Amino acid sequence: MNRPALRTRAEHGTTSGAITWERAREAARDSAGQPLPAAVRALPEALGHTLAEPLTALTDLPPFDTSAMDGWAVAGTGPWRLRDGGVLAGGAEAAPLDQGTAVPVATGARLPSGATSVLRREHGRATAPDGVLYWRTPEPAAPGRDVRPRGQECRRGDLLLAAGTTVTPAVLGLAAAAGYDRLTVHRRPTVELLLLGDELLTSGLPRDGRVRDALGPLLPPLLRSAGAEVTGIRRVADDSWPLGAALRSSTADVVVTTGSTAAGPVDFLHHALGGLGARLPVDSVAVRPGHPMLLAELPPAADGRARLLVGLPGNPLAAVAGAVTLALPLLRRLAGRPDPSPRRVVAATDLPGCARDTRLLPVAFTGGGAVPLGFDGPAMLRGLALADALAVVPPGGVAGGTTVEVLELTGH
Ligand SMILES: Nc1nc2c(c(=O)[nH]1)N[C@H]1C(S)=C(S)[C@@H](COP(=O)(O)OP(=O)(O)OC[C@H]3O[C@@H](n4cnc5c(N)ncnc54)[C@H](O)[C@@H]3O)O[C@H]1N2
Ligand code: MOO
Repeated sequence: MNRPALRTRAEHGTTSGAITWERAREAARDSAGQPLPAAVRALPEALGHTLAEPLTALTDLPPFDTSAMDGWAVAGTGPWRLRDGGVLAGGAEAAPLDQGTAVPVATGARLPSGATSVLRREHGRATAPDGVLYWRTPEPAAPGRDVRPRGQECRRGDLLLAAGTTVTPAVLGLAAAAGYDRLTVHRRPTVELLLLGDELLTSGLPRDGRVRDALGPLLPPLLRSAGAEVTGIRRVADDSWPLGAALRSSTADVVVTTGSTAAGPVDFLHHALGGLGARLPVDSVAVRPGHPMLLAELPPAADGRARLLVGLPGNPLAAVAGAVTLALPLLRRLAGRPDPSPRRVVAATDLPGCARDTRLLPVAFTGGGAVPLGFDGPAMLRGLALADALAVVPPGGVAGGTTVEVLELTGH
């Protein structure tokens, strides 16, 4: 095995100094540049993408005056003479309703013109021989009652959703209701995950000095929550050659590596990036945990596409810190999504900080505000698994009763 001696970052020729946490996030967005180009996708394939164009209604919704209940469409105040037949949802347009008459209708049926309201089935009583409909409730049939008027939800041309909206199941349903068969969405950034560390096991109990890989299960859903399509997970041996070969051969828009960011005897990432001639806009960040995270611009793909690399530290909580600092802002920008609006909450107690670095601290939201959860060492996930968010604790800490920015993590 080609093991380099323990080296410092300066010896790899990549020293640029730790930059602030805020600047690191901006650098990640800047490296992403513009969102990836737009493409047209059939509705089912658009899920998880981001709208590249505003979604405007192609029709009024509802598209016609509609009965909101099963019962009778009535014209006037009643009692009403019952007309033969009935109006079902999806049926042909019924003949106009004369004043003083009624016709049975189903929920969702298009109302005949002349109908002034709908009388629910449980509020009316139809007498068989004379065909007269009476109301059983004290209230008269107020005009418009239990009618969904045409255009109640939107008019054709109304803006329903802005560009940049994530296509969720509800967005697919709304788009279909509003007349869409296809959506124009940004291409999703593809991500290949390279897991480094010969000590990592993929099943069973830790044994023989080896530990379970926590990041293979954790990272893909977290990265997808920012719009990424995770196209592959590769386990790469702790050696310079396999890592360099994996970086050269990956066709993903963004390569995310875990481990090998620091200065240990098998920390080959800087070495491999140096061999590729990669530029490092971020090479360590003044944040704990996650300090040695990095961002690199890889040589372009064969088709000319830009390729980026986010190097996450191997310690699991440090890797999550690296993901929220560099990977998620970068992926959101490529996917065409705005960053979530900054959220601040009151700290229920003092939140201890570092002297000079930002600290990302797992917290739970309680009635009194954010409380730290403990078990927040760089190698631990126990606090994070209970957390509602990571608090962004500025250098020096946050006093109880004052506010702190929080980053909420989602994943699917
Ligand atoms: N002499 C120094 N040592 C270290 C420094 C330093 O500045 N000088 N930085 C420390 C900090 S801070 C961090 S964070 C870690 C970063 O380490 P690496 O990114 O090089 O990661 P590894 O050495 O490969 O692994 C560290 C640790 O994490 C475990 N690991 C790795 N991958 C996984 C995974 N997928 N699932 C679970 N656990 C994982 C690995 O077994 C190690 O225990 O370096 C400090 N050291
Ligand atoms: O800052 Mo490291 O990232 O201590 O875990």
